[in-house]
Amino acid sequence: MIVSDQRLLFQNTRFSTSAPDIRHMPADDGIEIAFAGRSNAGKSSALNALTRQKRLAKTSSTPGRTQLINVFNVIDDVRLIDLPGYGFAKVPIAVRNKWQRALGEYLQKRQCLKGLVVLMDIRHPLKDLDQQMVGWAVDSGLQVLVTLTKADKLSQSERSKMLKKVREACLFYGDQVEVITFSSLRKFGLEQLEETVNRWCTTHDDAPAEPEEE
Ligand SMILES: Nc1nc2c(ncn2[C@@H]2O[C@H](COP(=O)(O)OP(=O)(O)OP(=O)(O)O)[C@@H](O)[C@H]2O)c(=O)[nH]1
Ligand SMILES: [Mg+2]
Repeated sequence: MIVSDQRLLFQNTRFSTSAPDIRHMPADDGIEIAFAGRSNAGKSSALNALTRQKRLAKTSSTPGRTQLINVFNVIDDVRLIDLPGYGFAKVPIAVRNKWQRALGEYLQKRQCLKGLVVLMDIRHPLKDLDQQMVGWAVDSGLQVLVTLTKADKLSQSERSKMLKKVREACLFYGDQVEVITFSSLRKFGLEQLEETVNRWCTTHDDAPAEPEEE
């Protein structure tokens, strides 16, 4: 096990580096948990809510704000990754292609990536690219937390309805995928996000060794 089973202190998280691609990232060891989702879904805001820091990750009302792979250290061996958003049409095509390549490469090649928080605006969840992202992550053996953001924009009953609908759609993926509602603004779902990321970071390599073949 890399981390002891004590709770991680996410408020101690510090910025490490911004990388255009995986070659510029820290060594591929320890554990990484990445935040992925469409542009403007609320990835950087969720990371700030989790770490209880207002401006750790840069947020913006202009989609496409996060253009690099931003790396944050929780402790030495555990990193949170704020990824560039996907699916934003207004960025010049050459720039978009470059980000998407860097994103795809990160997701496919990064051995230390253990879990993916896939953030979706609760008003527009499960777009094609979101479904591709979740499906791909499940196929790659990652744990996924579908996080329905900006839940403060809906009434309690609309939130419950949407949560039920997305949970039903995700049953298909089995128990690798959990779904929560979330609001960075009102801190809905923060405990669940924290509990899940903490669990992903602390239970790896913990299984008893397989008995050796006779
Ligand atoms: N009402 C509300 N607005 C939110 C919430 N989370 C984020 N926002 C707003 O949504 C916008 C985008 O938030 P970001 O956190 O920058 O989104 P992002 O997914 O990191 O965006 P990119 O980096 O461009 O991909 C900002 O104007 C935020 O203030 C939320 O929980 N509730
Ligand atoms: Mg961002």
